[in-house]
Amino acid sequence: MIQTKNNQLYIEGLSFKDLADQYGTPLYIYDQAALEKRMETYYNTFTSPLFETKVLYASKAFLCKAMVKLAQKHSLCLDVVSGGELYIAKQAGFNMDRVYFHGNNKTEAELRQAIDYGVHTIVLDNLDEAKRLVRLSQNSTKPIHALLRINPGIEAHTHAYIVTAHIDSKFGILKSEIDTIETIIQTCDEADNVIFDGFHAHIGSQIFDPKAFIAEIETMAEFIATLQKKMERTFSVLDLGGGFAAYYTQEDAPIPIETICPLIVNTCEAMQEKYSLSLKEILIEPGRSIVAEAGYSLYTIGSIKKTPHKQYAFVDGGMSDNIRPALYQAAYRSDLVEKMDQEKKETYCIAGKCCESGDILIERASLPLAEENDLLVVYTTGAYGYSMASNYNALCIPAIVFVKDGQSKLVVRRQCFEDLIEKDMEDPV
Ligand SMILES: Cc1ncc(COP(=O)(O)O)c(C=O)c1O
Ligand SMILES: N[C@@H](CCCC[NH3+])C(=O)O
Repeated sequence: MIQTKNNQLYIEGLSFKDLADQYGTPLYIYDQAALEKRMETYYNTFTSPLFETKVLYASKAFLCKAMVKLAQKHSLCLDVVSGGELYIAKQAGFNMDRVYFHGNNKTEAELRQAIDYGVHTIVLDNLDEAKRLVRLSQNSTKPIHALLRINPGIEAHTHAYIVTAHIDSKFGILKSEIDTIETIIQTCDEADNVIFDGFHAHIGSQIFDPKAFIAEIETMAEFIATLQKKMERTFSVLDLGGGFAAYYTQEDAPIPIETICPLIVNTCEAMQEKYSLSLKEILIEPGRSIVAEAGYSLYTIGSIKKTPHKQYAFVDGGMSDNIRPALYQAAYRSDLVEKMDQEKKETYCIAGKCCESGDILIERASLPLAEENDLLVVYTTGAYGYSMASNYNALCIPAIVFVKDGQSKLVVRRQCFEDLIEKDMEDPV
């Protein structure tokens, strides 16, 4: 929880200033209590008398061993999309029987790794992949479950780069491609070691409108009913993906978890009846909405510089620790953590230190008069910040600190210069 006292900003009883002194900046800070509360709320509100329910944390939003352990503690399942994510989950001791492996182009090595680790489900994207899985599963000692990602063709209103269900999306198979879909299902059904359970869809990210999710469920239910009849076969699992929005700025009104979960469940129950479906299990995959608001980025301001039309405040990080403003024009709020009671009468363009004009974190931030060495917090950076961080300009990726009940824990150390050359091998001269 965030609090202001005597001009200073606190998180879980610790001042941001003390955290900066102890761990340095730039720094990713997570409110562990907030993370846990949101996981708990998903787990407790996504329940149904008719279906088994599972909440899969979409680990691409923010992944490190500490986060995996929290997901496990709160009985969530895990959505991974690469061998690397899968490896981190395994190293953190996550129960592999609760892992779902997504991705539009899982390599042979990744599928082998998933089979070796004993993951629960592979979410298939296409026919080539289905054949690859069937071939590789032949040597497996236990059967592996499969879902097929369907593109339901729902256009959710979000940034073009993060919609995933437009007609030419690279993800999944368009629901009208019935022949291919049937071939994929038959390919799995004929295999000894693959159990085809049902379907997955995901319509995009940072979605505010509950109607988009209702449309997704209705479309998927109608699709499943058609296929059920055509193939004379039932399907037991429907995975509806993630995409639930987070609060970044005053413009945003995300749907509360307590509202969206029952709405999804009720719509699924109604569709089961309407179309005489045989679903036994429904799944959702929230990523951003679990972690975004629990995360904060803390920077030190270096220089302030005026240009003819702007006033810049330069920070010691930038697009290397948060690519979202540059990539999606994402907007953020900020504060000077030691000037919380001062009037915000200045406007600054918050720019990072990368060698790119587009390295702007906030185009117009209203702040009190800023000076060298002031600490700046950017709110809601918990999703797709660390997970999309890079070493551009050989900047070191910041440390991650979890805070709870007045205690802080360093869960990921700051990269150091030695890390930057660790992989370098042979000398060419
Ligand atoms: C298949 C799948 N599931 C879940 C997610 C998580 O999305 P979000 O972080 O918006 O909840 C994504 C990312 O958009 C995704 O592609
Ligand atoms: N990386 C995106 C979301 C993509 C979600 C994955 N399909 C973001 O930062 O908003």
